[in-house]
Amino acid sequence: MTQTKIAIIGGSGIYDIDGLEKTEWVTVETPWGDPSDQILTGSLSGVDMAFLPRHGRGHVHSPTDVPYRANIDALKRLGVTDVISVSACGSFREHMAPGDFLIVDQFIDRTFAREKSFFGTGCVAHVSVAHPTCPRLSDACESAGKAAGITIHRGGTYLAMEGPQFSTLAESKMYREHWGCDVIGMTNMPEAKLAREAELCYASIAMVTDYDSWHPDHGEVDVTAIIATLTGNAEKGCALVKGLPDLLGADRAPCPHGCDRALEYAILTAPEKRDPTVLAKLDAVAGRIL
Ligand SMILES: CSC[C@H]1O[C@H](OP(=O)(O)O)[C@H](O)[C@@H]1O
Ligand SMILES: Nc1ncnc2[nH]cnc12
Repeated sequence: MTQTKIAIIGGSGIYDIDGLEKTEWVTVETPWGDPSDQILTGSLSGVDMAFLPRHGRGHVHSPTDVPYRANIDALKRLGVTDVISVSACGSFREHMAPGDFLIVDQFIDRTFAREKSFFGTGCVAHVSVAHPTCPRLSDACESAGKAAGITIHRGGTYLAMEGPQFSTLAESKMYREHWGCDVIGMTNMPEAKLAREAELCYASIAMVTDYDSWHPDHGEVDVTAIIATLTGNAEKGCALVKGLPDLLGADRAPCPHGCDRALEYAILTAPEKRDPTVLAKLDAVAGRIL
Protein backbone atom coordinates (compact mmCIF):
# COMPACT_ATOMS: atom_id res chain seq x y z
CA MET A 1 0.00 0.00 0.00
CA THR A 2 1.20 3.50 -0.77
CA GLN A 3 -0.06 6.67 0.89
CA THR A 4 -2.65 8.65 -1.04
CA LYS A 5 -1.64 12.20 -1.89
CA ILE A 6 -4.26 14.18 -3.79
CA ALA A 7 -3.26 17.18 -5.86
CA ILE A 8 -5.73 19.79 -7.06
CA ILE A 9 -4.64 21.84 -10.06
CA GLY A 10 -6.74 24.99 -9.84
CA GLY A 11 -7.64 26.76 -13.07
CA SER A 12 -8.71 30.29 -13.93
CA GLY A 13 -10.13 32.11 -10.93
CA ILE A 14 -8.82 29.48 -8.47
CA TYR A 15 -5.51 30.58 -7.01
CA ASP A 16 -5.82 29.26 -3.44
CA ILE A 17 -7.78 26.63 -1.57
CA ASP A 18 -9.47 26.90 1.84
CA GLY A 19 -9.80 24.26 4.50
CA LEU A 20 -6.45 22.41 4.32
CA GLU A 21 -4.66 21.83 7.62
CA LYS A 22 -0.93 22.25 8.36
CA THR A 23 -0.43 24.21 5.16
CA GLU A 24 2.83 25.41 3.69
CA TRP A 25 3.66 26.92 0.28
CA VAL A 26 6.69 24.95 -0.92
CA THR A 27 9.08 25.66 -3.78
CA VAL A 28 9.79 22.64 -5.97
CA GLU A 29 12.64 22.61 -8.49
CA THR A 30 12.34 20.36 -11.54
CA PRO A 31 14.54 19.45 -14.52
CA TRP A 32 11.80 20.96 -16.72
CA GLY A 33 12.01 24.43 -15.21
CA ASP A 34 9.86 26.14 -12.61
CA PRO A 35 6.26 25.04 -12.02
CA SER A 36 3.50 27.64 -12.38
CA ASP A 37 3.96 28.69 -8.74
CA GLN A 38 4.84 27.33 -5.33
CA ILE A 39 2.70 24.39 -4.28
CA LEU A 40 0.47 24.51 -1.21
CA THR A 41 0.87 21.30 0.78
CA GLY A 42 -1.34 20.26 3.69
CA SER A 43 -3.81 17.63 4.78
CA LEU A 44 -7.54 17.10 4.83
CA SER A 45 -9.21 14.50 7.07
CA GLY A 46 -5.90 12.69 7.48
CA VAL A 47 -5.07 12.56 3.76
CA ASP A 48 -2.08 14.43 2.28
CA MET A 49 -3.05 17.16 -0.16
CA ALA A 50 -1.33 19.54 -2.56
CA PHE A 51 -2.69 22.52 -4.47
CA LEU A 52 -1.12 24.14 -7.52
CA PRO A 53 -2.61 27.22 -9.23
CA ARG A 54 -2.19 26.39 -12.93
CA HIS A 55 -1.82 29.98 -14.06
CA GLY A 56 0.12 31.04 -10.95
CA ARG A 57 -1.16 33.35 -8.21
CA GLY A 58 -2.18 36.58 -9.95
CA HIS A 59 -2.78 34.66 -13.22
CA VAL A 60 0.62 35.14 -14.84
CA HIS A 61 0.80 32.19 -17.29
CA SER A 62 -1.27 32.05 -20.48
CA PRO A 63 -2.69 28.62 -21.47
CA THR A 64 0.15 28.21 -24.00
CA ASP A 65 2.84 29.15 -21.49
CA VAL A 66 1.70 27.10 -18.49
CA PRO A 67 4.77 24.97 -17.65
CA TYR A 68 2.84 21.71 -17.94
CA ARG A 69 5.86 19.39 -17.69
CA ALA A 70 7.30 21.16 -14.65
CA ASN A 71 3.89 21.10 -12.96
CA ILE A 72 3.38 17.36 -13.36
CA ASP A 73 7.00 16.57 -12.50
CA ALA A 74 6.79 18.73 -9.36
CA LEU A 75 3.63 16.97 -8.19
CA LYS A 76 5.22 13.56 -8.83
CA ARG A 77 8.34 14.69 -6.95
CA LEU A 78 6.15 15.62 -3.95
CA GLY A 79 4.72 12.08 -3.85
CA VAL A 80 1.34 12.91 -5.37
CA THR A 81 -0.64 9.86 -6.49
CA ASP A 82 -3.86 11.40 -7.80
CA VAL A 83 -4.29 14.63 -9.75
CA ILE A 84 -7.60 16.42 -10.04
CA SER A 85 -7.74 19.17 -12.61
CA VAL A 86 -10.32 21.88 -12.03
CA SER A 87 -10.90 24.17 -14.97
CA ALA A 88 -13.28 26.63 -16.54
CA CYS A 89 -14.88 25.62 -19.83
CA GLY A 90 -17.39 26.64 -22.43
CA SER A 91 -20.32 24.29 -23.05
CA PHE A 92 -21.52 22.92 -26.38
CA ARG A 93 -24.58 21.32 -24.82
CA GLU A 94 -27.76 23.12 -23.83
CA HIS A 95 -28.21 20.87 -20.77
CA MET A 96 -24.66 21.54 -19.52
CA ALA A 97 -25.41 25.03 -18.27
CA PRO A 98 -23.18 27.65 -16.65
CA GLY A 99 -22.68 26.61 -13.02
CA ASP A 100 -22.84 22.87 -13.85
CA PHE A 101 -19.81 20.61 -13.49
CA LEU A 102 -18.73 17.92 -15.96
CA ILE A 103 -16.43 15.00 -15.19
CA VAL A 104 -14.59 14.85 -18.51
CA ASP A 105 -13.51 11.45 -19.83
CA GLN A 106 -12.27 12.18 -23.36
CA PHE A 107 -10.28 14.87 -25.12
CA ILE A 108 -9.60 16.12 -28.61
CA ASP A 109 -6.23 17.81 -28.53
CA ARG A 110 -6.05 20.77 -30.93
CA THR A 111 -3.14 22.44 -29.12
CA PHE A 112 0.00 22.90 -31.20
CA ALA A 113 2.44 25.16 -29.38
CA ARG A 114 3.28 23.14 -26.25
CA GLU A 115 5.77 20.49 -25.17
CA LYS A 116 3.67 17.34 -24.88
CA SER A 117 5.97 14.62 -23.59
CA PHE A 118 8.69 13.96 -21.04
CA PHE A 119 10.22 11.51 -23.52
CA GLY A 120 12.08 11.95 -26.80
CA THR A 121 15.47 11.35 -28.38
CA GLY A 122 17.60 9.44 -25.87
CA CYS A 123 14.64 7.75 -24.25
CA VAL A 124 11.58 7.13 -26.43
CA ALA A 125 8.30 6.01 -24.85
CA HIS A 126 4.73 5.59 -26.06
CA VAL A 127 1.98 5.37 -23.44
CA SER A 128 -1.69 4.74 -24.20
CA VAL A 129 -4.10 7.62 -23.70
CA ALA A 130 -7.09 5.81 -25.19
CA HIS A 131 -8.74 6.36 -21.82
CA PRO A 132 -6.97 9.50 -20.62
CA THR A 133 -8.75 9.90 -17.29
CA CYS A 134 -8.89 7.54 -14.33
CA PRO A 135 -12.34 5.99 -13.72
CA ARG A 136 -11.63 5.36 -10.01
CA LEU A 137 -10.65 8.98 -9.38
CA SER A 138 -13.50 10.23 -11.59
CA ASP A 139 -15.96 8.10 -9.57
CA ALA A 140 -14.75 9.77 -6.38
CA CYS A 141 -15.15 13.24 -7.94
CA GLU A 142 -18.67 12.41 -9.12
CA SER A 143 -19.72 11.04 -5.69
CA ALA A 144 -18.19 14.00 -3.84
CA GLY A 145 -19.88 16.42 -6.25
CA LYS A 146 -23.28 14.79 -5.85
CA ALA A 147 -22.92 14.72 -2.05
CA ALA A 148 -22.15 18.46 -2.20
CA GLY A 149 -25.40 19.07 -4.10
CA ILE A 150 -23.68 20.08 -7.34
CA THR A 151 -25.30 19.51 -10.74
CA ILE A 152 -22.61 17.23 -12.09
CA HIS A 153 -22.57 15.44 -15.45
CA ARG A 154 -20.53 12.29 -15.95
CA GLY A 155 -18.64 11.68 -19.17
CA GLY A 156 -17.98 14.09 -21.99
CA THR A 157 -15.40 15.21 -24.51
CA TYR A 158 -13.27 18.31 -23.88
CA LEU A 159 -11.86 20.11 -26.91
CA ALA A 160 -8.47 21.51 -25.95
CA MET A 161 -7.74 24.59 -28.07
CA GLU A 162 -4.52 26.59 -28.19
CA GLY A 163 -6.03 30.00 -27.47
CA PRO A 164 -5.58 32.53 -26.05
CA GLN A 165 -8.41 33.87 -28.25
CA PHE A 166 -11.75 32.11 -27.91
CA SER A 167 -13.03 30.13 -30.91
CA THR A 168 -14.70 31.57 -33.97
CA LEU A 169 -18.38 30.85 -34.56
CA ALA A 170 -17.46 28.41 -37.38
CA GLU A 171 -15.02 26.53 -35.10
CA SER A 172 -17.53 26.45 -32.27
CA LYS A 173 -20.21 24.94 -34.54
CA MET A 174 -17.76 22.43 -36.02
CA TYR A 175 -16.60 21.17 -32.60
CA ARG A 176 -20.21 20.88 -31.45
CA GLU A 177 -22.06 19.59 -34.50
CA HIS A 178 -19.44 17.54 -36.35
CA TRP A 179 -16.81 16.56 -33.78
CA GLY A 180 -19.26 15.69 -30.99
CA CYS A 181 -17.44 17.70 -28.34
CA ASP A 182 -19.25 18.65 -25.14
CA VAL A 183 -17.04 21.38 -23.68
CA ILE A 184 -14.08 23.53 -24.70
CA GLY A 185 -11.09 24.83 -22.75
CA MET A 186 -7.42 25.64 -23.24
CA THR A 187 -5.50 23.72 -20.60
CA ASN A 188 -6.33 20.05 -20.08
CA MET A 189 -3.91 19.10 -22.83
CA PRO A 190 -1.08 18.24 -22.61
CA GLU A 191 -1.68 18.09 -18.84
CA ALA A 192 -3.63 14.81 -19.03
CA LYS A 193 -1.07 13.18 -21.36
CA LEU A 194 1.80 14.17 -19.09
CA ALA A 195 0.01 12.87 -16.00
CA ARG A 196 -0.36 9.50 -17.74
CA GLU A 197 3.35 9.47 -18.64
CA ALA A 198 4.14 10.22 -15.00
CA GLU A 199 1.92 7.29 -13.93
CA LEU A 200 -0.47 9.58 -12.05
CA CYS A 201 -4.21 9.02 -11.90
CA TYR A 202 -5.86 12.08 -13.49
CA ALA A 203 -9.45 13.29 -13.34
CA SER A 204 -10.81 16.43 -14.91
CA ILE A 205 -13.61 18.51 -13.42
CA ALA A 206 -14.76 21.11 -15.91
CA MET A 207 -16.81 23.95 -14.42
CA VAL A 208 -19.10 25.33 -17.12
CA THR A 209 -18.83 29.11 -17.33
CA ASP A 210 -20.41 29.94 -20.71
CA TYR A 211 -21.87 28.57 -23.97
CA ASP A 212 -18.84 29.46 -26.10
CA SER A 213 -20.08 31.23 -29.25
CA TRP A 214 -22.49 28.74 -30.88
CA HIS A 215 -25.61 29.45 -28.81
CA PRO A 216 -28.09 31.74 -30.57
CA ASP A 217 -29.53 33.01 -27.27
CA HIS A 218 -26.21 33.83 -25.62
CA GLY A 219 -23.70 36.50 -26.53
CA GLU A 220 -20.01 36.13 -27.28
CA VAL A 221 -17.69 34.73 -24.61
CA ASP A 222 -16.72 37.36 -22.09
CA VAL A 223 -13.87 36.76 -19.67
CA THR A 224 -15.38 38.98 -16.96
CA ALA A 225 -18.61 36.97 -17.01
CA ILE A 226 -16.56 33.73 -16.93
CA ILE A 227 -14.70 34.79 -13.79
CA ALA A 228 -17.97 35.96 -12.16
CA THR A 229 -19.54 32.53 -12.81
CA LEU A 230 -16.41 30.81 -11.51
CA THR A 231 -16.26 32.88 -8.36
CA GLY A 232 -19.94 32.11 -7.76
CA ASN A 233 -19.12 28.40 -7.99
CA ALA A 234 -15.91 28.36 -5.97
CA GLU A 235 -17.75 27.22 -2.83
CA LYS A 236 -19.20 24.25 -4.70
CA GLY A 237 -15.70 23.27 -5.79
CA CYS A 238 -14.40 23.49 -2.21
CA ALA A 239 -17.30 21.35 -0.96
CA LEU A 240 -16.47 18.72 -3.58
CA VAL A 241 -12.79 18.68 -2.61
CA LYS A 242 -13.68 18.27 1.08
CA GLY A 243 -15.52 15.02 0.28
CA LEU A 244 -12.59 13.41 -1.52
CA PRO A 245 -10.36 12.19 1.36
CA ASP A 246 -13.08 9.97 2.86
CA LEU A 247 -13.86 8.51 -0.55
CA LEU A 248 -10.25 7.83 -1.54
CA GLY A 249 -8.78 6.94 1.89
CA ALA A 250 -5.23 7.44 3.15
CA ASP A 251 -4.05 3.95 2.13
CA ARG A 252 -3.98 3.59 -1.60
CA ALA A 253 -4.50 0.29 -3.42
CA PRO A 254 -2.94 0.09 -6.90
CA CYS A 255 -5.07 1.73 -9.58
CA PRO A 256 -7.41 -0.96 -10.99
CA HIS A 257 -7.14 0.74 -14.39
CA GLY A 258 -3.34 0.69 -14.46
CA CYS A 259 -2.71 4.46 -14.47
CA ASP A 260 0.10 3.97 -11.95
CA ARG A 261 1.77 1.38 -14.20
CA ALA A 262 1.40 3.19 -17.55
CA LEU A 263 5.13 3.07 -18.32
CA GLU A 264 5.48 -0.66 -17.69
CA TYR A 265 5.85 -1.57 -21.40
CA ALA A 266 6.12 1.92 -22.89
CA ILE A 267 9.87 2.57 -23.21
CA LEU A 268 11.27 1.45 -26.56
CA THR A 269 14.85 2.70 -26.45
CA ALA A 270 17.27 -0.15 -25.74
CA PRO A 271 18.91 0.19 -22.29
CA GLU A 272 22.41 0.57 -23.79
CA LYS A 273 21.19 3.31 -26.17
CA ARG A 274 19.52 5.46 -23.51
CA ASP A 275 21.08 8.90 -23.01
CA PRO A 276 22.18 9.34 -19.35
CA THR A 277 21.41 13.07 -19.49
CA VAL A 278 17.86 12.37 -20.60
CA LEU A 279 17.47 9.62 -17.98
CA ALA A 280 18.60 12.00 -15.25
CA LYS A 281 15.71 14.34 -16.11
CA LEU A 282 13.28 11.42 -15.82
CA ASP A 283 14.24 10.59 -12.23
CA ALA A 284 10.86 11.54 -10.78
CA VAL A 285 8.54 10.78 -13.68
CA ALA A 286 9.98 7.37 -14.60
CA GLY A 287 12.12 6.56 -11.55
CA ARG A 288 9.94 3.55 -10.76
CA ILE A 289 11.06 1.68 -13.86
CA LEU A 290 14.38 3.24 -14.92
C1 LIG B 1 -10.63 32.73 -18.06
S1 LIG B 1 -11.22 32.27 -19.61
C2 LIG B 1 -10.04 31.27 -20.48
C3 LIG B 1 -9.17 30.40 -19.66
O1 LIG B 1 -9.96 29.76 -18.66
C4 LIG B 1 -9.67 28.39 -18.68
O2 LIG B 1 -8.53 28.16 -17.86
P1 LIG B 1 -8.41 26.88 -16.93
O3 LIG B 1 -8.61 25.70 -17.82
O4 LIG B 1 -7.05 26.93 -16.34
O5 LIG B 1 -9.50 27.03 -15.89
C5 LIG B 1 -9.43 28.15 -20.16
O6 LIG B 1 -8.85 26.89 -20.40
C6 LIG B 1 -8.59 29.31 -20.53
O7 LIG B 1 -7.24 29.10 -20.21
N1 LIG C 1 -15.60 29.20 -24.23
C1 LIG C 1 -14.39 28.91 -23.80
N2 LIG C 1 -13.43 28.55 -24.67
C2 LIG C 1 -12.19 28.22 -24.23
N3 LIG C 1 -11.83 28.24 -22.95
C3 LIG C 1 -12.76 28.59 -22.06
N4 LIG C 1 -12.69 28.70 -20.73
C4 LIG C 1 -13.89 29.08 -20.29
N5 LIG C 1 -14.75 29.24 -21.33
C5 LIG C 1 -14.07 28.94 -22.44
